[in-house]
Amino acid sequence: MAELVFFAGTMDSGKSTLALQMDYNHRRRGLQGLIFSRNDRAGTGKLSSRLGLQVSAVEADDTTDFWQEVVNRRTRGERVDYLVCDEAQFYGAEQVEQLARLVDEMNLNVFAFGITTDFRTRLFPGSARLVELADRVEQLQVETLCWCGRRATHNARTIGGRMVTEGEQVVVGDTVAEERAEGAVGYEVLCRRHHSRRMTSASAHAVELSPGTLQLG
Ligand SMILES: Nc1ncnc2c1ncn2[C@@H]1O[C@H](COP(=O)(O)OP(=O)(O)O)[C@@H](O)[C@H]1O
Ligand SMILES: Cc1cn([C@H]2C[C@H](O)[C@@H](COP(=O)(O)O)O2)c(=O)[nH]c1=O
Repeated sequence: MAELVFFAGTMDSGKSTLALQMDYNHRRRGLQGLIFSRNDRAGTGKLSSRLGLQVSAVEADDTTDFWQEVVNRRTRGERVDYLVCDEAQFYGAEQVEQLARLVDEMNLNVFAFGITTDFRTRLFPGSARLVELADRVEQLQVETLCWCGRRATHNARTIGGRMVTEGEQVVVGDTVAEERAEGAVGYEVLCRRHHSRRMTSASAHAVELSPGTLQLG
């Protein structure tokens, strides 16, 4: 029985790595899938993992109709046995409905990967619809950690290491500070407590360094 599965996790929790592994394992068994992504950090038409693997993907945008994509390919004689859909938080609600229809009417497995909430802790439209429609929502098993050692559950947007709470919902960026230009938007995963206190590793470090400051932990 085909399924729509939503693999959800914070940024940097291994979603793209798992997406590549799922594709690999299915291909090894002679199946042929289609890989979609949207706004991958590595560029248009890419699915990339921080572990260094990268493959070509079909770039989804607002005009993509997943149902039609599969119909067109099958009409041309292409085999499509499953879909891998990365950065699914950026998909529209209707597009997620198309994915569910592919599962139910064409018996395709659809594996979707994404972060559930944005830098303001609000659900992304694609993730909200996936939570509503998926047969299963799987939390990534690799736990990401807040600087305090607790499990990271939230994604903070940072500029110069400081958490920001204003801005567009979608700004492509990375959690790896070393590769970021000064002043560029970055991200850091935090536990809820430190997200609500707007306390990133940089601001915690600054508090630690200033003598006489009350520790907030
Ligand atoms: N140098 C490294 N050595 C070992 N594991 C790494 C390294 N760099 C990244 N990773 C692993 O890759 C994960 C991020 O994978 P990725 O698929 O890019 O995440 P996501 O798509 O969820 O943002 C990290 O949580 C970590 O487990
Ligand atoms: C929290 C948050 C993230 N994004 C962007 C930043 C990255 O480009 C992707 C997430 O990619 P990953 O593979 O899960 O690391 O989403 C955003 O646009 N808005 C946000 O609020």
